[in-house]
Amino acid sequence: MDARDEAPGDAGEHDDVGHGGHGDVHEHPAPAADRALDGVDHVVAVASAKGGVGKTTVSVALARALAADGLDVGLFDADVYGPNVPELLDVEGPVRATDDGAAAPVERAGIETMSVGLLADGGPVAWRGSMAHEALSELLFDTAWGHTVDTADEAAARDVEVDDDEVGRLDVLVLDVPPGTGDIPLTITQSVPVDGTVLVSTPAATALSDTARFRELLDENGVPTLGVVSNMDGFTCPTCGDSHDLFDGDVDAGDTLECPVLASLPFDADLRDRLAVDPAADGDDAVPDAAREVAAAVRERIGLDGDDPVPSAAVDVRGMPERPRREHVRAEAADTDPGGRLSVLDSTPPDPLLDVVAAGFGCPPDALDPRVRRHDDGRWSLTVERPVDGAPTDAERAAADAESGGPEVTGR
Ligand SMILES: Nc1ncnc2c1ncn2[C@@H]1O[C@H](COP(=O)(O)OP(=O)(O)OP(=O)(O)O)[C@@H](O)[C@H]1O
Repeated sequence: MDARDEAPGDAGEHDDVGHGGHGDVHEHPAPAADRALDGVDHVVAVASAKGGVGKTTVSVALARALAADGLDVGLFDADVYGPNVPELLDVEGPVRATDDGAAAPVERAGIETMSVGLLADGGPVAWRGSMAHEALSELLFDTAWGHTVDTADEAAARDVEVDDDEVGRLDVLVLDVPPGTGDIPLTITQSVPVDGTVLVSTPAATALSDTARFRELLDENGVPTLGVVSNMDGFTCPTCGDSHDLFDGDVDAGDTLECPVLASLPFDADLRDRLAVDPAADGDDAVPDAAREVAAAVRERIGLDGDDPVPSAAVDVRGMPERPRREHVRAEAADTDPGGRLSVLDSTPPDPLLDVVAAGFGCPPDALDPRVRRHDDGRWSLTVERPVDGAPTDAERAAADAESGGPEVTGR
């Protein structure tokens, strides 16, 4: 059976032969991401715990939104079992070689792309397990990112000389990772220095709980999660205009996954057609607003929005055990003056600490406007302003207690 004949959603079956479940992942300590990707400044992985939830759609939408922002963008289709990116970007092989013999990415709509689909000529892909991973890694690392080679027609269309190869750098490379929670998606995200992962899930309870397990695996393996895109999140009937939930159960993706919801994308039957690149009109009108929101959040979180130094007074909790770090952050938050700012420095995305900061401020988390940044050296910071009308600081409370002769006893 060709791997593509397997049932959608049974993504775990795409794992290495004989390594189907979560537990096996830990028996294969993946290689550290110690190999830089030439020509690429930042790498963002788009991953899902299940197949068919819209990962490729989100990858293409994100790449198009980033390109529409004027960035140099690449999109690597690592989905060996369903390489759909070429179809959406309307590109096809053959892949040309640069003068150095590396594979030149194919460019369309300002996005440089490489995909097994460009090599496999639409035929079935029957790689399994480690074979697929090795071939994909080789393709990813052997692609001359930032270096496009035009045919005569393409050169004419772009008004450049045919032998005038363009060599540059990518600001960001989006990785469309194969679905599932097994070895391949994990090792793909580990074998390159990924700045962060965008998770894609439907708001269905089962999809979210699978995604939560996948997020844990990413955490355990040091792959940062930037947030989640909640896809097919509601449907508005074009006839009556009523909104409907498509899935049972009203589950909050952010709560379940303990990460920010970067955007919600409703079910939209025309989305694929709108996103697919029309060679006759390569404008960026097709980019949905939700994709622009995801792009803005990604840019901010991976530090693409310019020079952003670590706040000098940041509370450094790197390396602290979980409980003391939470107590420390809570105490610092309680000590922050209303209107004042608290910054926390961590080695992983510090989003889970927002609840702790809110508890210290004495306000609900959604009253806060957190700013999360990944700095160039890989550190993360969370900066939050304490609302002026929040609870009193510990110091104010102590002063008030002293004035009134001690804390009020509340009779319990
Ligand atoms: N928000 C949406 N509204 C309507 N259709 C959507 C939406 N998101 C994705 N789809 C459709 O769902 C199908 C699966 O989407 P997509 O290929 O992006 O999923 P995937 O997770 O990448 O799948 P695979 O596991 O095969 O890689 C496609 O036909 C796509 O057009």
